[in-house]
Amino acid sequence: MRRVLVAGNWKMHKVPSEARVWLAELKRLLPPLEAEAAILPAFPILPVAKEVLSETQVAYGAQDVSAHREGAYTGEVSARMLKDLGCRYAIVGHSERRRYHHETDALVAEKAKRLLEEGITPILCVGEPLEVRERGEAEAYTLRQLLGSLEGVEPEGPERLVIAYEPVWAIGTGKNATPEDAEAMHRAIRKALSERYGEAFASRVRILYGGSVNPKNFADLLSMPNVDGGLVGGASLELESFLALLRIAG
Ligand SMILES: O=C[C@H](O)COP(=O)(O)O
Repeated sequence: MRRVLVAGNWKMHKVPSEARVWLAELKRLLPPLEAEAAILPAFPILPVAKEVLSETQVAYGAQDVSAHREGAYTGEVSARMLKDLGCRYAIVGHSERRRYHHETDALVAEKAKRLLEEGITPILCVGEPLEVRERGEAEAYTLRQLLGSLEGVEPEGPERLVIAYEPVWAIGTGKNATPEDAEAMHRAIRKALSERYGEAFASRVRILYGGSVNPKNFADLLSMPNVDGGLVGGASLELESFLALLRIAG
């Protein structure tokens, strides 16, 4: 019912010339896919992604977007620019943005609205820090973040919204959440989406897991009923491991 999405968040890695070679190899080696693949590079690589991927089934997108439509906002990138570059997705509210750029739930909601106005699907990230999990407050924290980041956000349909649950303590640590813990949180997220948008809508929203996904743990994570794919950092940088994830996703 929900098409699996494997999205590679390259963060601040690669340069356009390296990306061109990598993306051309991906295009050459891409297996037939039921699942959906997406590459989310840094902004300067997006024109290369458009050039190489636009004739393929691989989507691409951005890692952030301005909360403004346009104007004197030095260094920011608008949803309209991302649309012009052919982006299908954009991450909003990644924990690294919330941490290093002090992004609030209200700001994340504004960013999601700008994307939806341009027909780009937000990948909205939520997830708890270790100390919150250790206090047994992970679900309350994550759901508060989710609903705060969805304030006033009204996607046209469930295919226009993707949620990524990324426990902060699992990002870049090699320590992923267990499939059972991921499933418990994804179930809670889907219930909260159901209360916010209705059950039919919520049942079709894809909820990705992110946090040290790799070819060794991905099949077990995907076997959970409410895990609809992965938002992958490190394991998306090497072509072989990204292709392995796509093969596992089917
Ligand atoms: O957006 C991706 C997440 O931050 C996970 O990164 P990671 O797979 O390197 O842990």
